[in-house]
Amino acid sequence: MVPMTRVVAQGTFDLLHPGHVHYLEDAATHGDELHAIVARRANVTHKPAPILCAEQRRDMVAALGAVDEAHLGHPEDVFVPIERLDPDVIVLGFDQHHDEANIADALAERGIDCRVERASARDPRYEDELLSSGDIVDRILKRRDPDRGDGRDCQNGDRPRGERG
Ligand SMILES: Cc1cc2nc3c(=O)[nH]c(=O)nc-3n(C[C@H](O)[C@H](O)[C@H](O)COP(=O)(O)O)c2cc1C
Ligand SMILES: Nc1ncnc2c1ncn2[C@@H]1O[C@H](COP(=O)(O)OP(=O)(O)OP(=O)(O)O)[C@@H](O)[C@H]1O
Repeated sequence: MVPMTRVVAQGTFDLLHPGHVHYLEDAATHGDELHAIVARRANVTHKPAPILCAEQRRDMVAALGAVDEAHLGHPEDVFVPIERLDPDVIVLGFDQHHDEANIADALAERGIDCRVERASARDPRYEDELLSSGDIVDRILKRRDPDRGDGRDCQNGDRPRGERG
């Protein structure tokens, strides 16, 4: 009986987009079972806090076909879920701000035998595609609050609120 290879992927996953789907589908190819860890708002300090609560972000990630199980991250110690899940592979996102060697060292210190790999990037396929949660928020602000910008996104003919085609 060949043992199952357990994979872990992680992220904020605020407003989901095709880049997240690509990342998780890529991560799933690294083994047999994909577990996704969803970051707690308090641990997202390298960019603006997510809009959605962790439970909602976890539920959306759990609904993706590539994901076998999604987990709320630990509030204080990011290695608590790792020690519980005991993965064979941790797959970092293509631009995730973690250093593979640092994570590998931290795993070794904890006696966790787990490879650290990195997923590929998904490039935009459509002229108007947004592959960033932050960019999606920015577009919402611009469209909903025209004073923040021209309120018009002529790339795909969208009209500012209030105008009907
Ligand atoms: C191996 C690993 C485990 C993590 N575990 C947690 C955790 O338990 N709780 C948490 O809030 N964040 C955890 N994180 C951090 C976030 O998932 C994520 O890396 C951080 O928010 C940056 O991701 P992003 O900018 O790609 O969204 C972990 C990160 C890694 C690499
Ligand atoms: N276009 C993409 N291609 C591949 N992976 C992606 C893409 N966009 C995001 N990811 C990956 O998804 C994971 C979670 O990303 P995160 O939740 O930070 O979303 P994000 O859209 O990158 O956020 P933001 O752009 O607002 O910082 C990260 O590991 C990231 O590398």
